[in-house]
Amino acid sequence: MTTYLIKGADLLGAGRQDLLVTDGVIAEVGTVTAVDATVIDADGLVALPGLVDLHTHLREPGREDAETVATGSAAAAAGGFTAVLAMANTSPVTDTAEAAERVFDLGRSCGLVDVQPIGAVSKGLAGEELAELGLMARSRAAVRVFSDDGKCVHDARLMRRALEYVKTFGGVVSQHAQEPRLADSSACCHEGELSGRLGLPGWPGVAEEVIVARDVMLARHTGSRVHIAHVSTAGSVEVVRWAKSQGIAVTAEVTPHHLMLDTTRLTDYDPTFKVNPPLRPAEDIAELRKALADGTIDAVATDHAPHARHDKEHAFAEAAFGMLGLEQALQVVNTVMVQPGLMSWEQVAAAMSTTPARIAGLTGHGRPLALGEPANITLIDPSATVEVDRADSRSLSRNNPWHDMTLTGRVHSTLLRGRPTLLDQEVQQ
Ligand SMILES: NC(=O)N[C@@H](CC(=O)O)C(=O)O
Ligand SMILES: [Zn+2]
Ligand SMILES: [Zn+2]
Repeated sequence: MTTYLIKGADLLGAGRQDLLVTDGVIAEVGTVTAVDATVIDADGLVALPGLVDLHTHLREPGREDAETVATGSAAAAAGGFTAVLAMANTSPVTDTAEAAERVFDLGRSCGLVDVQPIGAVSKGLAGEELAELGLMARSRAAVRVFSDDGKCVHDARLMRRALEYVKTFGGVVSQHAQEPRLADSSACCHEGELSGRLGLPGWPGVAEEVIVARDVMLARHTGSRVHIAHVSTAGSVEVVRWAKSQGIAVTAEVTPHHLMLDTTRLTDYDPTFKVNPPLRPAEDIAELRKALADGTIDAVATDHAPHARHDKEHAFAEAAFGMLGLEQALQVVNTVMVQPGLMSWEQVAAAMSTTPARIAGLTGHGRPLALGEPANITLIDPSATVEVDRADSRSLSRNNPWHDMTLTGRVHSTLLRGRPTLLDQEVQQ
């Protein structure tokens, strides 16, 4: 295995340091000279522990026209990720041990990022019967995160049972919080003054908030862990803040798009901006940023949701929900949080690596960049400005909401257990 010498990276608290990487681990930190190693010049780059995404849609099996494990893994490596949690809403659904092992193995054979399957809460995401949670947990894939994402576990009784079950092996339920009775099936955006003006049916923020409120109470009752996927409203933040103050075991994630893009993007009826939960008003965005900065929101997760052209390029009301996220996530966080001084790089390391790894129980990720630790490393040039072009994406899909926008920061290299998966912006297949 090649030995790499990362020269002069900004190592957060420790200032400028060299990192010697050999046999998959960090073998030396400090001033390293005269070794037989391939040098990665990291002058001006910030070194972060490899990023971990709690919420990725890889679409394989079933929708390989939108994304495959291979293309999604390449997008992940390009975005600085060393591990992604793959959502269960594939076809077939990841609701058995065999299905989970298949996704796990596909990820390992690609080798660009550790793909950790998320198991469905209910069989077929139908919301009726619990899936084989225990078998998935005991499988080779060692599933710890369960979600019906795309759908809400709206039956309170099923949610209670799921929380009780995952508690027995230290798992967590990641909830797509959306009360179906408050979110009409024809709704396609945030319900508010703008949706009225645009003539688009919307659903209100409270559809999310009532489920967040219910689920933190179920977490308290069961003594189990609940994770709130893609939190998007100020009201949800309020509930999570209160629940944490009560010692309830709740964690929450926010997406890059909900941190940056507001409802005004919808004025051209561009279906690229159709997503679930919907883009929200600027006041919600301000609260989400504050909550991420003060730790009420624990993690940034992409909800990378690739869609093929024939599903996405329709009139707004008919287009599929979802947008890409893996390649721009760190740039967006840099642009809207770090550069304006709302967040330090230490906090970014926590929100995009350490904490998501802990939530998902991934012990080999989210480790400090220190002697003897696995060499999962992301190098970012924090001051480069980049004009995003959706044609450059490593994803198979082109529903990139940052197309034509200028973002600050460029992921330079990613190392997975000492092997570069991205080197000077080139994915290393
Ligand atoms: N976020 C989305 O708009 N879509 C996701 C499902 C989901 O995350 O709820 C998808 O699978 O396409
Ligand atoms: Zn969702
Ligand atoms: Zn999702």
